[in-house]
Amino acid sequence: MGLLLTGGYLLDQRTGEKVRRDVLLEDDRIQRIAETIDPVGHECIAVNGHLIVPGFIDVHVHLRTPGFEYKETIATGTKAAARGGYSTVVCMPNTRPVLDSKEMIQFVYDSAVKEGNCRVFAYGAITKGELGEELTDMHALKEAGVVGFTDDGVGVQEAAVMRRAMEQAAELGLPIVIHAEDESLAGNGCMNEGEVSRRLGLPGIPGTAESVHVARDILLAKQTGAHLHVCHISDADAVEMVRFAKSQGIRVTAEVTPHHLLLTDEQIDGTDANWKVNPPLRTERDRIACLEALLDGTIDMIATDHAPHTKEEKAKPFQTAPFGFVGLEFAFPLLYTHLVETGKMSLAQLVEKFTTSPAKVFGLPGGTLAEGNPADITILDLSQENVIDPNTFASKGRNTPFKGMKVKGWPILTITAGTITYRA
Ligand SMILES: NC(=O)N[C@@H](CC(=O)O)C(=O)O
Ligand SMILES: [Zn+2]
Ligand SMILES: [Zn+2]
Repeated sequence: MGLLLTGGYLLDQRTGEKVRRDVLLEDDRIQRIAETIDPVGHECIAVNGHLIVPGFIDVHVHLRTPGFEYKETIATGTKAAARGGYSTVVCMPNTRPVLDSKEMIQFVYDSAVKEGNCRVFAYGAITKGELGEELTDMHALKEAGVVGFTDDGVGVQEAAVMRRAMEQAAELGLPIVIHAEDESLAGNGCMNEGEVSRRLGLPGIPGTAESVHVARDILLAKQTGAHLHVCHISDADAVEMVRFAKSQGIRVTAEVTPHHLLLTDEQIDGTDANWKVNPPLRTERDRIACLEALLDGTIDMIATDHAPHTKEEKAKPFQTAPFGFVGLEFAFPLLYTHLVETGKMSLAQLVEKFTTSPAKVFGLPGGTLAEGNPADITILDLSQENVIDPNTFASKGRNTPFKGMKVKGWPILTITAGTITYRA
């Protein structure tokens, strides 16, 4: 007996057209895709004309375990992921202790088996304790199953440390994933440096704090042959450098967040830390550069950088509150509404940035619907319109500037490895 999804539509990979298909899942695989499949002997789910897409993949999520379970746990973070249509997340190592050893990675993977509600992969840290000095045992981390290396939360300040990390990563065949931030330029800034920060009298983080590191690491990737992946890109010059690097055949990929695609520093009034994130919301010019780069393929994928913090932490003054937004539970409808419904990009293109592209870049399971592939599936109701309401979140975090926004195109069913993980 399999699980049969009847009466739904798939997106044709080539034309982007919606085509009527039944999809049969058996165990953890897609068994068959056809115009009609005989339901006899199967458990049926009537999809009622909704859209069947591959389960979403988010390569940038903070699950906060271990050490910050008051912000998020693997149980709550992966439940939030399933509600957002995600089958797979990759979690960040800026926990306490940092995920910088085989044992810590094993701890996260064991916890995910016990309490997880989607597939969980982890990055290992580049440096011990994310202190930027001593490299981790990257070979051991690979054996433990990491999908790449990052010190996300902080930039690796020393170029020579990054060079040695890239040499190792190139040898191991895994990507170096950068939080591009030069601390000597970022200083104690709390928002983008520019007209708005000056008007509000708040210390700024210049775009160069990001672009200088992106430039440096592109050159080091060229030198070492490592695969460089740029996290949460937000600056127009950084984007331009990724475009240049790709044109030179340097192995660089990049992700962008929903907030850097939709928001700017002009919307910040300096009173609400739910608008504080790193990298900071930048100018309209930067936002447009990110959007254009997403459309032309310079930016490969969308990642939420889901970064939960408590209400108390985010109630602090703008200068002292922690950086970060949650994003897992509404990323797709948010972007569907603002990018697809407005005609800026096609539905097929948006889905690709949530599925096929991250799977391909990081070698993750899922990402495409084909017979024999993993049964990781999301069903979308493109006409369903809801308000983004933090009170309904499964995440412990409620920190989002998108609160109260009405958006369309919500996930109504998520299946991971053949198991239903969310049903509206
Ligand atoms: N993005 C953020 O503003 N915060 C992240 C760290 C990070 O992604 O750099 C966090 O861990 O809270
Ligand atoms: Zn970061
Ligand atoms: Zn992050």
